[in-house]
Amino acid sequence: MLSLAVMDSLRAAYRVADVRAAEAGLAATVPGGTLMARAAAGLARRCGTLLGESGGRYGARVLLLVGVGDNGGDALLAGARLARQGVAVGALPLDPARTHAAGLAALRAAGGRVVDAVPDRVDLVVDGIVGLGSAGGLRPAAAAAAAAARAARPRAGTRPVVVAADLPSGVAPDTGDVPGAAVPADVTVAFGCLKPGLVVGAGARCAGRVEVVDIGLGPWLRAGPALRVATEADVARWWPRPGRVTDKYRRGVVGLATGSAGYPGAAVLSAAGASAGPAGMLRYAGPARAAVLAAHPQVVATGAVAEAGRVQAWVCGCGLGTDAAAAATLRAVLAAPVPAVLDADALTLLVDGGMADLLRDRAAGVVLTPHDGEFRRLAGADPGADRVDAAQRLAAWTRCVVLLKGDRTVVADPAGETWVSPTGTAALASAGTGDVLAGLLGALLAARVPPLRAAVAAAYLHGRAGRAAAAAGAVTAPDVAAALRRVVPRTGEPDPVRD
Ligand SMILES: NC(=O)C1=CN([C@@H]2O[C@H](COP(=O)(O)OP(=O)(O)OC[C@H]3O[C@@H](n4cnc5c(N)ncnc54)[C@H](O)[C@@H]3O)[C@@H](O)[C@H]2O)[C@@H](O)CC1
Repeated sequence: MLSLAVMDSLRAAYRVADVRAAEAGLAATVPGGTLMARAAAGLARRCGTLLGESGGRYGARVLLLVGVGDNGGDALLAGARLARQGVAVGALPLDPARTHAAGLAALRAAGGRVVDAVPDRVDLVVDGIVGLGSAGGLRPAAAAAAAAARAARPRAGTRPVVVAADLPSGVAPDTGDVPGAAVPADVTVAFGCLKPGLVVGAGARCAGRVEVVDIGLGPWLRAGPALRVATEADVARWWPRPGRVTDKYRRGVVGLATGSAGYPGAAVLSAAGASAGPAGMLRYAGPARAAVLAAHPQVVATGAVAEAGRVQAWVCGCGLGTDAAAAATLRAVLAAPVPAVLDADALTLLVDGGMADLLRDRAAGVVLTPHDGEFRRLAGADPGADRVDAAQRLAAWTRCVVLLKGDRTVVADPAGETWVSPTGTAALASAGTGDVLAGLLGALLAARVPPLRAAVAAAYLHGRAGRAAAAAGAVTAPDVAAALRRVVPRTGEPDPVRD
């Protein structure tokens, strides 16, 4: 069984400085070269299985793109292992005079060759150009070699499979920023632990499928992770389970202060999202009453927040508008002593109506759900290249949980604990899907899930629902809401005999 420290390092991402400190600590306790040997063994193993799936190892042709540091050394040592298994391995050093000497010697001793140009036929490319040492976009010569390698002819398929060692080259390890050219990988074999650049921003798109090779780093990762990656198991663990004796109030009542005469659909969609959650009852307060009741007859509807009765969490902002009535609605929600989700127009109103300061003194939790434009309005600047840092700074300033939307949604709390949802999909980039997310999040808050967990779980399940809906064709927001009901954790009935 894996130790907790190891398991944590496999689903949490650590910054370069912390990884290097851990590597130094571990390296001092093992014979020289051990860490690279472990990394190379894991990399070679994965390349071997990929070749096995596309015609076998024997006679397969592998090209190593080799930079000047230890990342290139990993590629060479992995290449040596593959060469001993009958794979034809060629290494293309980008700067031959500065190539990892021990790696090169190992490759040659195993029968691998050094080449000075990309061969015509390549089945698998190992990207060992640059890893943790990355600074800036890929240098032109490296970018040209990577592009030529991707254009080589494989024995199967249309292009070679690309496997990145530790990180796809050109991705900033700490942020996922891709400031210039980068190598898009099919698989990234990360050594020791994840790095933020593999799971957020454009870097996550470059990394393809990410797999962590355990090189023994776990116990040496002493600093807290930069962020954690949400898993199905986290969401299932956090999802509320009704006890044997419960009622709709105990399960939670969610209030929806959403929609307007102009945008009744937003209210309907927030109700659809909330209906998929664990709350026992939905109340609606606003001018889209008729539309909400027509679609969701179980909702108890009133005209205003003050008339709504008992509510355990509010969702405010989707399609609300930004007029005086909308501002009054937001004020009423902020005055209520229960958790709240502030989305869309509520975020605009916070800034334009000068209400942002109210957040800082509010005792009950608030989750803000900005996309980049809303983030800019709230924070005064774009999230920029470091989305984790951006979400953390806004969370600290507002003292709220911030759910920064993106194809890898980042969630941060005011204390700096940060998560990323790996389930995002372009299918969710369609009108109204955010209303569904806000409703689900409100239902989790009403069911007393703490705000950070509620936001992470909602983002995770929303992505899963988007993917499930996309599998059936073009995706609309109602499709996402319908799919949500199928992907939320099953709570099941307590066993009538044993419980
Ligand atoms: N330190 C350790 O204990 C371990 C390190 N390992 C490997 O070592 C790597 C880190 O090695 P290094 O610190 O030597 O650094 P890298 O090999 O990542 O980078 C080396 C050099 O690449 C050049 N470079 C930087 N940015 C570039 C760009 N955008 N385009 C082209 N070239 C660029 C720079 O000259 C830089 O010094 C890890 O990513 C991992 O692959 C693993 O073997 C595990 C153990």
